[in-house]
Amino acid sequence: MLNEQQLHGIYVPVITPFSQDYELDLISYQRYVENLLTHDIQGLVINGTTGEAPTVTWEEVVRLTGETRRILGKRQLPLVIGTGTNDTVSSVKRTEQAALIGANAVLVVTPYYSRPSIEGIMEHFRQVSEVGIPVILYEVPSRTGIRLPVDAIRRIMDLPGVIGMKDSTSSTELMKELSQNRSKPVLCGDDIHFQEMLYHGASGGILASANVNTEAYIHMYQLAAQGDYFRSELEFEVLIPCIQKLFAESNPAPLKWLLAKQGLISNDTLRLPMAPISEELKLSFEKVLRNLFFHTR
Ligand SMILES: O=C(O)C1=N[C@H](C(=O)O)C[C@H](O)C1
Repeated sequence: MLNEQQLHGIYVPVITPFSQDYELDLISYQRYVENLLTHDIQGLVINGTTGEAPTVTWEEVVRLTGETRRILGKRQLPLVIGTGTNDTVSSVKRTEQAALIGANAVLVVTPYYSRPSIEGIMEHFRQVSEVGIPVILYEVPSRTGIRLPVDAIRRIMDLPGVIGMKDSTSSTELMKELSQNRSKPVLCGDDIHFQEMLYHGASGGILASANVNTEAYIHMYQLAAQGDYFRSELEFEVLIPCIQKLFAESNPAPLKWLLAKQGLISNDTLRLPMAPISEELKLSFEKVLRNLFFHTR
């Protein structure tokens, strides 16, 4: 099981490759994950936003997890599985099953869409955290439509089964406040602000953009962890144009296109309503790519 001390460094949220007829493409998945494993990443996240959680069935998550464990073999790399939904009963059930299929922790998003009260949200996290597998709170107001008050974040983080948080609020104030008060570790989930969040106390990141230029992310993180924020920032600046393109249209559409272009997955199919990126973005990507060095095999 994952503990607080292991919640640092670069966690990579994996995509879910599909064949052109929208089935799981496990051949591409193996090639893609094996490439990621050539880097010294801290862990993998399955069934996040990047993994297209809204359109991937739980049975497919189980298959992807089994496949990931098979590819990892004896390698002990933390596996985090997204189990949060906007239904407490299903989130608890998925969390129980994630523990059984070998997850080291689960990522649980703030329950979206139904706009529950803070007490309802607290109870949601209390029930999920009592399953017995470490929980990482995932706060992403731009996607959930809810912004948790700091107070509620603290109460959730204080639950014994919660080991930390993935923060995609873009708020340096929140990051400062949580880290200054010695809260549990906070991983940044807001790629463009990653370096700034490290400076303000983030312990690492869960970053879709670290699927490309993975080595560069690991290095700039290590510099920050050693206190060399100046060099870390210089190295991060090189990554910014690519991050901007990766989020110019909804993640993971640009990322899938890029991974397909690199030959790591066979195509950039997404399940509707997600659709491939525009021709305009493809063209503008080309310019950025010329300046980037891809650390892939
Ligand atoms: O899947 C994830 O984990 C991430 N999702 C975020 C999003 O698409 O909103 C971005 C972040 O890089 C990681």
